[in-house]
Amino acid sequence: MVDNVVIVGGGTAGWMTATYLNATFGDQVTVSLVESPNLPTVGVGEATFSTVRHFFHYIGLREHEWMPHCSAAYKLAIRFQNWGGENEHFYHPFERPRHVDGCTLADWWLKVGSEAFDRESFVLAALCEARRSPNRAGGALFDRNLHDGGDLPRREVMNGADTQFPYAYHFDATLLAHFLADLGMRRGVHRVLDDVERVVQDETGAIDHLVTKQHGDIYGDLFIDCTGFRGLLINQTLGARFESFQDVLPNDRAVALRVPVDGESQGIAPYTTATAMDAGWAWTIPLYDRIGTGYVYSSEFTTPEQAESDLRAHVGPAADEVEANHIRMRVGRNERFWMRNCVAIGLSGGFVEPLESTGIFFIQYGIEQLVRHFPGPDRSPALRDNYNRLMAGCFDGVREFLVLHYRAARREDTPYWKAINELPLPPGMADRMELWKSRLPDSGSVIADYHGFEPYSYAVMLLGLGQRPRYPHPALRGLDSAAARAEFERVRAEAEQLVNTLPSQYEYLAGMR
Ligand SMILES: Cc1cc2nc3c(=O)[nH]c(=O)nc-3n(C[C@H](O)[C@H](O)[C@H](O)COP(=O)(O)OP(=O)(O)OC[C@H]3O[C@@H](n4cnc5c(N)ncnc54)[C@H](O)[C@@H]3O)c2cc1C
Ligand SMILES: N[C@H](Cc1c[nH]c2cc(Cl)ccc12)C(=O)O
Repeated sequence: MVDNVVIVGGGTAGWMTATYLNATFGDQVTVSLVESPNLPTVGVGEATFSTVRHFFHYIGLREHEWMPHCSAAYKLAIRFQNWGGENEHFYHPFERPRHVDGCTLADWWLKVGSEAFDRESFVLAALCEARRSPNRAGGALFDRNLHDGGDLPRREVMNGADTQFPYAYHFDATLLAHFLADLGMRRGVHRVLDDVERVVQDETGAIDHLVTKQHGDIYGDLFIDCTGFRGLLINQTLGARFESFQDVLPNDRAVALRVPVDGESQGIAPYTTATAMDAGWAWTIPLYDRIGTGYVYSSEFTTPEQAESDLRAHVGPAADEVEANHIRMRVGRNERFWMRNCVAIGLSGGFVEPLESTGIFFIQYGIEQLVRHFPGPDRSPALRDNYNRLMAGCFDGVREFLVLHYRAARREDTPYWKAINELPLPPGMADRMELWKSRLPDSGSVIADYHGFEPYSYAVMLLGLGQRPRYPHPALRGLDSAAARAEFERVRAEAEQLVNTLPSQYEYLAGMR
């Protein structure tokens, strides 16, 4: 049996893993975490999926208990700025399209749509534009048909959930890791502040123990590599092969800034913004008392100095006194995430650029699947092999979805954007893109492996970037459009009513403190 889990790494991955395993096994399994006082965490990672709420519920945390400690705010969508053309934008919201006569409003929009697809089909687009909170004063969610955050079963996991919750979070990743560390240690996680200097393998090649600088040897039954891009255990020690995605996703660098803002006077936008730039794109993530912003770019098409200068110009004078954090990104995934008695979770397992805020989603999925595949007395390799299959499929599915953002954008105004359109496509994607020229993506035409995104997200990106199928779905020919027009009108009326009755995001968050 596994009675003693040792985690190396004290970033978001390490402490999410420690608190989740502690919540799962209590005192049945000893959870220790070794983190270096000298090696920094990556220091970014501030926007999430909506499904991260299952993580917080699982470890028994409600919003008001953690959000004020992490400068957290709400995220209703990602706003894609200048991807389809200068000064154009659209939202990728946490909102499934409605259905009329068995067809989605995305299909109906192709036949009777008169405005931008996102504004006409989703109430969240209007809430974003008006910087509204998704919760009313007192915490009631704007859509009473969805979980209010209090009644999710503690053991709910993300890919078992059938609900599309309407918001996610923005938070300071460093503050969250510190908050989870305090929580974990109070609940019995054993934290060792030290550097792992050597990893000792036994005669079978499995990890026998860790040699630390000041705390001697640390033994365990299962080792979790949360050492970030270094991959100290999984890559450096066990030699896992790393499969780069850079042939299809060329961005390999980032430069980040933390810019103080006054939420009261400027308002807090409830969305992440991804702005297309000459050699990549820039993120803007509004927190309660600052914004996190950064430029993700390809080092083949610009330099760190130019990227920093372009980012500062993009942000404006508020960035003048702020120090830049330059980051090298290892883009891709391990061929195997779990080898022998070691599982890699977080950047050590794999990473893609944060265009759809997938880093913490990968961590959570990796942890949940580790619990589902947790070794038993037989230490069956079948559990490890199935874990690796699921994790590989998840990363490969996200890879395709991100490639679609670039290929559908069809920008050609800089050498970078011209080159993007000449890159190869991931296996099978060309056929799927051909299909989407005739029919919007559905569950039968997107990658089947669970990767966090539903077909509607693909439709949002294609239609937002102007890539409409050649014709509306033929099945609509025999249907009266009146009901669909009425539903579009209901969306408009509900959005207007919500904008007029919901508090601003700043107002709601300030009231939480
Ligand atoms: C530019 C950028 C933007 C991102 N934006 C987002 C986003 O918006 N949303 C999102 O979900 N994700 C995002 N991510 C991903 C996110 O940052 C990571 O998933 C998250 O921070 C987890 O990092 P980690 O814990 O795996 O690694 P790290 O944060 O790098 O932590 C590694 C830990 O290992 C420790 N360590 C290393 N070696 C040793 C050793 N020998 N001994 C002891 N300890 C050791 C370090 O001290 C550190 O504590 C982004 C990533 C990048 C690069
Ligand atoms: N699992 C879904 C993934 C998802 C749905 N809509 C969005 C929008 C953005 Cl900006 C990121 C992820 C998703 C969820 O987490 O809601």
